[in-house]
Amino acid sequence: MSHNTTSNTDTSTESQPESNENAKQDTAESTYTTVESDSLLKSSIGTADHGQSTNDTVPIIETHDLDVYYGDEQALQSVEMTIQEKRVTALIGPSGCGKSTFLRSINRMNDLIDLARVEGEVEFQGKNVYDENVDPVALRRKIGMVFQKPNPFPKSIYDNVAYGLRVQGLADEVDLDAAVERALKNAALWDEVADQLDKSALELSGGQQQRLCIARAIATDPEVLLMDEPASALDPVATSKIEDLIDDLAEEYTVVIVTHNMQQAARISDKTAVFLTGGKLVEYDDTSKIFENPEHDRVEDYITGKFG
Ligand SMILES: Nc1ncnc2c1ncn2[C@@H]1O[C@H](COP(=O)(O)OP(=O)(O)OP(=O)(O)O)[C@@H](O)[C@H]1O
Repeated sequence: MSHNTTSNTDTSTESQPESNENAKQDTAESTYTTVESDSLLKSSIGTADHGQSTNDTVPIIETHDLDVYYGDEQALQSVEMTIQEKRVTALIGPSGCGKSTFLRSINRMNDLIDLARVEGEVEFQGKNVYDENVDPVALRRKIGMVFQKPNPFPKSIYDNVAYGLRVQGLADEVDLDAAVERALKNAALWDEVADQLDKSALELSGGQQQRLCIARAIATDPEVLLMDEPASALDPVATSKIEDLIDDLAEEYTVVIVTHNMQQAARISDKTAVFLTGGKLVEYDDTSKIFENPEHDRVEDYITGKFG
């Protein structure tokens, strides 16, 4: 994919190993029924070239009438959105329009915010993630998350990547070594750290730490990667590496990225969703359409920098 852009969430909950929750993994895996191909709607939507033809896109996430409230304040209003598998979907819009809230509602990170209340549905592979029998911790293994500020654990590079695998029960050293190497290669970090896997992750540069967090997220083989402004704390060179990496990751994963940087959205995404004030999804289309010929005047005004 090659088009031609970049806030923050509370990362504190993410920086802690989730040992008690991770113990539920086995049970949780079974909460996901095997996805029957029939249950996935075929769609002709699509423009991009992330390894599929334009007519061969498959929905992986669908939201229906999604409302999110923080106390009395409504942050998302009736969002209907279908996210295609193995595509990069960018979420853009002015500060406070609900982009991060939307992202967090996909893998139930909003559950960790006391004030947050979610109504409506988020279907992942045809199953509502808010159903009672869905284990949110297992869900977050299938739908991993990367934050604005890199948040490696204060452990070695190797142990950061191996963490989730060990929690899942992988103990064999040869298998672990192979899985760590594969994740670091897929995160475009292996060449830089292969001979220093025992070094503390905190000694890496910011850009390397972010790629390590991506390696940690993909080590457990998720389906979807949610990224909340993953490059906004990085310098241009590190940003460019992350953008190239996102492009590669979309061959294998579905990527949903929040960015304030419209050039970045235009460069890396296949689809773009524009949220505007009040938590409304105003326009959602192929990225080229959004940036070249949007339907709504307000979207055009936002894209051209008239507000936001
Ligand atoms: N933890 C929270 N508690 C209370 N209100 C919140 C919380 N998180 C977000 N909000 C409110 O919900 C609305 C949407 O916020 P959100 O962070 O999702 O927007 P955003 O588009 O991602 O903004 P930004 O681009 O500035 O990060 C805002 O009015 C915000 O103040």
